[in-house]
Amino acid sequence: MAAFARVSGSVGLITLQNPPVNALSAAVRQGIVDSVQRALREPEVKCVVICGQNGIFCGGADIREFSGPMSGPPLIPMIHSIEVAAKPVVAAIEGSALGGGLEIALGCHYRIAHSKTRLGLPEVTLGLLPAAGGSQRLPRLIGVPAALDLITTGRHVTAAEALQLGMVDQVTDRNVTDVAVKFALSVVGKPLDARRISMHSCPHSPDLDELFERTMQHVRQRARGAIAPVACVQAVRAAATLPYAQGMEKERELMATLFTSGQARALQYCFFAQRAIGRWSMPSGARWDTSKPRPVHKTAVIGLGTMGRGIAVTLAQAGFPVIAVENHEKQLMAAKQAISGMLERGAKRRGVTPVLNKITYSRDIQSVANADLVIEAVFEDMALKEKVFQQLSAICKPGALLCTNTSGLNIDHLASQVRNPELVVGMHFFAPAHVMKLLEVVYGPRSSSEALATAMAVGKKIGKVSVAVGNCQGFVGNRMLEHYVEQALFLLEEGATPELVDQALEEFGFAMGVFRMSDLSGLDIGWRVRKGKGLAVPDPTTGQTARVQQGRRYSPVADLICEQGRFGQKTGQGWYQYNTPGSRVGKPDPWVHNFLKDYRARHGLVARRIDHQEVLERCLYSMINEGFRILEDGIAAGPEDIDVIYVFGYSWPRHRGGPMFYAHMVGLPKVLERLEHYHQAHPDVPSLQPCNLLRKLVANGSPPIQKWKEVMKKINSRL
Ligand SMILES: CCCCCCCC/C=C\C=C\CC(=O)SCCNC(=O)CCNC(=O)[C@H](O)C(C)(C)COP(=O)(O)OP(=O)(O)OC[C@H]1O[C@@H](n2cnc3c(N)ncnc32)[C@H](O)[C@@H]1OP(=O)(O)O
Repeated sequence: MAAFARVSGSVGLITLQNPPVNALSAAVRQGIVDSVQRALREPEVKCVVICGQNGIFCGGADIREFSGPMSGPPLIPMIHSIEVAAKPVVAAIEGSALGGGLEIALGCHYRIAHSKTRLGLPEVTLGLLPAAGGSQRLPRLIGVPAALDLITTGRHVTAAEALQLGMVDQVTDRNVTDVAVKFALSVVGKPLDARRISMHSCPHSPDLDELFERTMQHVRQRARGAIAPVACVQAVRAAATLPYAQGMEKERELMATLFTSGQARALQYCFFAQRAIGRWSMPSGARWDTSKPRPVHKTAVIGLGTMGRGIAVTLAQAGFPVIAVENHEKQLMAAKQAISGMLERGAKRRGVTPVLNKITYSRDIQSVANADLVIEAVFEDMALKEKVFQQLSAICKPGALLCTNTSGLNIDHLASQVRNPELVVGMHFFAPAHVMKLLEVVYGPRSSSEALATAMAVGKKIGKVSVAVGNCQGFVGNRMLEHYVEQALFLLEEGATPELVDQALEEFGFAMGVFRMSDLSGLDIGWRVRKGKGLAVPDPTTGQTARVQQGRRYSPVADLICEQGRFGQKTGQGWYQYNTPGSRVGKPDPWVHNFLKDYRARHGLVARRIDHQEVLERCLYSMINEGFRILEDGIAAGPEDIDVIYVFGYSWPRHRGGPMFYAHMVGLPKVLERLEHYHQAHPDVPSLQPCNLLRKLVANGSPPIQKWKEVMKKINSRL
């Protein structure tokens, strides 16, 4: 709702009240409409101030309302009524003014912001555009280039930047409502027309056409198929070229298309999924709200290879003192230099002082004795990690949390090496660790809820999107990825080329297809893992790696490529060819095409035509099927956890919501039917066999994704 009060004799104060962010629910909108009418009606009221309760102006429209039938007064006429009011209306902005919240402020005649406020039109991140006049008012207020930037990216600006751009009239460090009340009284009786943004004409510049062309090109390149950024450019173009009323009509048309699109649903699902993962639970019943994290003051990182360096930087940037340990002198020196460079560059980008003194370097593992949390980041080798954990167990103070940065090794086995296995968790960072947002926090059967709570709290403090997952080979992300990569290799055997597979995946929205991505990260990494698993070993009789391993179809194509020393970008050759080692631009490689031709001939395989649809179905559905198995096994608590992992760690296109949301959008019966079809065609590929949970969800009427957990609980309790 919105409360009305008369203050300082003649100021009508309207306070938005809808915790936690004063979102514009139907009740809040009704409250505003009623309060504005009252303020205009009461002769004692000479001016109006709009503010929000609890230190936040407004987080925008109530996103939860978008999935149901809309009720209550619409925003556009409500904002219009503020703008045409005959009494001055001042927005007193603190905390955040986002989306519809900022659109209300733009309808006011004056805007005063607290210095700590952030303002923005983030609708594009929800698959929408600022459709309560925001796309038409903002360019009129701050000019087309700045409005295009803000509306197409959705970025939030500080109060200082807002003042510089002309979005707000004043910034204060004092109580913003008090300042706004005083200000409102000072403008009573002054003419208001010039303050009504919809009456301004859009600032004109001769190179507008070129600006729109350039922005549209840039936006399309970055959007990976997302439609909202394109619509945002079209809406701003309407503001720049049409009278306000016609611009509003265009804004409405564009919004109507976006509002009902699958992309908007996917992006709004992601918004809530990202918040839902913070409410973790363990199979033991322990939960985020009943488990207390331990205090963490001092941290340590063991092993300063690429991952260790990135982790140390992340911890230091978040304010943690870090003891960085590396026992090889040369490696330690190199790491020190690299870390300092990373901290300096990061600080320059953020306009702050580099925190070089947060990190203490040492060659002696004994120096971590006082740390509250230690992250082991040595080479991905179980024997080596075991040794480090045994040492840590002897050295660390009682109660210290021992974490391993591993992409898939058994957490429980490492826990068995220490005195307090309940204090061991996995922290799976993604490379580069100081850049990538995702952190899989892995609990084993013996990890305590306190240990998990502590790792999750540290993850949050260092700015990572942290997802709690159970212990299994590959955890969630890599376990699913294995099936995606496997299908891509099978498709090569059956007639596809790396570029055909990549093109299908990139058109779907991945930043890079599977082969381009493995060229970037290095083919040798996967090769080493496969060798470790006893795959990729030649048959002693034929000398060749067999196409059946451990009782199932196996493709040795990637191993054979590695045998040629083709490790991707770093060697200048992989699935693609590069002009020089280290170059990033790959071209289709005739050598690879001939190699595949020979390979097929050697194994009696007849190449067939493979289309993009098959690439997507085989690669994505097999991975989704594994996602259902992960849910069945209780490794992830819900589909949101899997989707957040894929969006933040594996460049899954956000506007498609994540693999499990995608399955929900495609329809579970269709996913099941296609998996059955492909499994029939490839009975030696177990990952194509539909898993029980998928079958059961379909048998239960394919409920929407928000209901899967309920159905899963029901199914489990019946077992
Ligand atoms: C056919 C044509 C039909 C056309 C109809 C058109 C009608 C629509 C017209 C206009 C539309 C306007 C568009 C909008 O305004 S869209 C919303 C834009 N706003 C945002 O994107 C802001 C989203 N929120 C945030 O960025 C943050 O929450 C922030 C406000 C910065 C606060 O951050 P923080 O303090 O970190 O808190 P949390 O993010 O954890 O949020 C706390 C809980 O509040 C929930 N929340 C936040 N914002 C909203 C919202 N706008 N609506 C509903 N709920 C919201 C959030 O989910 C948290 O709750 P929970 O943990 O339970 O998920």
